[in-house]
Amino acid sequence: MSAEHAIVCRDVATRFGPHWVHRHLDLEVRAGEILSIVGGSGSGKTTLLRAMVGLVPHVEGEIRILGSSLAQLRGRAAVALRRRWGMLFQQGALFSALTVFENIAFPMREWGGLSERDIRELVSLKLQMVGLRPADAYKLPAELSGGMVKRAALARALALEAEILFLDEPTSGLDPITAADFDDLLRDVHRDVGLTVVMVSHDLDSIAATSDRIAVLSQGKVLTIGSLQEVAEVDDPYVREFFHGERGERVLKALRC
Ligand SMILES: Nc1ncnc2c1ncn2[C@@H]1O[C@H](COP(=O)(O)OP(=O)(O)OP(=O)(O)O)[C@@H](O)[C@H]1O
Repeated sequence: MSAEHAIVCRDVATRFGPHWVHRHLDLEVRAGEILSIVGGSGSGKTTLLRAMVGLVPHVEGEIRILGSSLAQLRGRAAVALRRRWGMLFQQGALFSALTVFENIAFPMREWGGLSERDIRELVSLKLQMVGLRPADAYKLPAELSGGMVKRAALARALALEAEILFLDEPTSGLDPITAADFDDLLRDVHRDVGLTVVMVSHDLDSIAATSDRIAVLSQGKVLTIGSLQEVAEVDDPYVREFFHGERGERVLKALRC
């Protein structure tokens, strides 16, 4: 493990009952990069993201985050490490009965140690950071547009001064313009806060607009990792379909210009 790497997965295996999802998976996420994970449906992208945050156990190998081995952390050390990342789940996953304010304040209250005044100030700062208006704080998730839900979920994921942000399909369900706005926001937040971002996505426009590198999952392992142009050159059926369909060729052509 080097300081250059925010996350290191070595020889990792995960499974659900008899079904192995990953076997002998190696992956290094560089500190400060935006890494996108792509792969066919069921290739284990979401499971890998969940394994990286300890929501799915890895049954073999080691996952190190910010220098600590996930499996060996206990008690306060585990709690302290968990404060150093945030996760945006698919569909935003806001608490539907809570206002935007209470959703963003939730992790702050959960971890404790902050006064109500601190929480109010922090929530207001996070709202501003993700481009939501103060008045939006009092809305319920059902009163928000799809793009606003994602922004509120991003604000919640950033609530604890996260150093790593895990995003699962952040632009799914958004129209192309709203998705492009979210990409811009992600790039701004990444630049301003200096975050490491690990993102699962099927959205090639979004991947091209935001990612430093792309890891392709196949058969339980990382098939290849590199820049979009590098990865697109790999001879593999999924890579051909994903990167060299009509949309992929348009994105690659735009990158070449
Ligand atoms: N909680 C679970 N219990 C049992 N099997 C699961 C569970 N979660 C995922 N799986 C299985 O693990 C495999 C990988 O699933 P995962 O959701 O990680 O794939 P994915 O690459 O993210 O797929 P998609 O692109 O369709 O979202 C699939 O075969 C899936 O059915």
